[in-house]
Amino acid sequence: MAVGQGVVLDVEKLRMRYGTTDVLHDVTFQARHGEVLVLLGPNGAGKTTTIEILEGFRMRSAGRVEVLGADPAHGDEAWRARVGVVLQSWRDHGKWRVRELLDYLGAFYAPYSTDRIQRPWDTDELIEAVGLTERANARMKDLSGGQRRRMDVAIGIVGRPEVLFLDEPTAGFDPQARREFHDLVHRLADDHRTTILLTTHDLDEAEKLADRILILAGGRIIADGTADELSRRIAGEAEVSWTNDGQRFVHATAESTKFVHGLFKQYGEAIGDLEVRRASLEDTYMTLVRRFESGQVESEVHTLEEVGR
Ligand SMILES: Nc1ncnc2c1ncn2[C@@H]1O[C@H](COP(=O)(O)OP(=O)(O)OP(=O)(O)O)[C@@H](O)[C@H]1O
Repeated sequence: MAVGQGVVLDVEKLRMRYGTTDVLHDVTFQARHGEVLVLLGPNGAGKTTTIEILEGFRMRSAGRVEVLGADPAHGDEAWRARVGVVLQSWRDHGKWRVRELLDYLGAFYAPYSTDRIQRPWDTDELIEAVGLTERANARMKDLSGGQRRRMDVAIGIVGRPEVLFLDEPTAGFDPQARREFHDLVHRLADDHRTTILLTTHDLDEAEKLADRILILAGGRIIADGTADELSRRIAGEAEVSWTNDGQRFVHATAESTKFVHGLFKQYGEAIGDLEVRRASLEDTYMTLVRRFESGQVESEVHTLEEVGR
């Protein structure tokens, strides 16, 4: 990707040190307009640290970081108005009612409206978008945990941000809330061209949402690519299973189409219950993290974009 072509997040050799411990080592990645990046990694890998540096909440030790063309460490009010943040921990506004709080917070964004982006988001439309219409007049302290989390998302997007950071946004969501949130993320990215960086421990969610997945382990990016690219690179083999005259067979092959063709040629209609299973994102993730933890991955750290060229 050539720098400057719609690049919204540009991170190069980012390092972070707490005391004498390095927790981020040369983290490098970019994201374009409308791209959804999912940051995965074990507990303590450095995801929150990375996201907080990009949000401008934490000062990095070294490296270059640009968000919407500015260094987050020196972002002014106008820059902040274009950035949305959904934090991992919830800030208390117990006595406020849902609609009231969003009206209040939204008003801060009005001066930053442009011809292209009307700020803030219409409060009732926003409340509907996050599925809180029936709770619009409820006080924050009376919301359930999942409803508060929906409210966190609403607060994060009330200013119609061009870039949105979400740290574990769906923790505590029920399956319906999760699905609605996924629809919202797709809408923000597709209709509003919002660039989104989110962290999650839910690999299904990562697969559903991500245009690109970054895997962080021990403060290093150990993989960067689409879910498909990751799975093809890590596990070239697919598992083919079938029955023949009631007996079950399983075979691992790098050329599943050819193998299945041969199977039918040889056995025809005796073949039943055919399944071809590629490595899931979970298989891929576990393989990569284990390889990293056993020290095998150091020399492999490069982006899949580079591999594909
Ligand atoms: N303020 C701090 N001072 C010292 N060390 C810190 C501080 N904040 C985080 N760390 C350490 O930095 C490392 C990365 O933490 P971080 O919270 O970024 O990880 P994470 O990937 O977000 O983890 P999780 O999945 O558990 O949320 C951890 O080893 C953590 O203990």
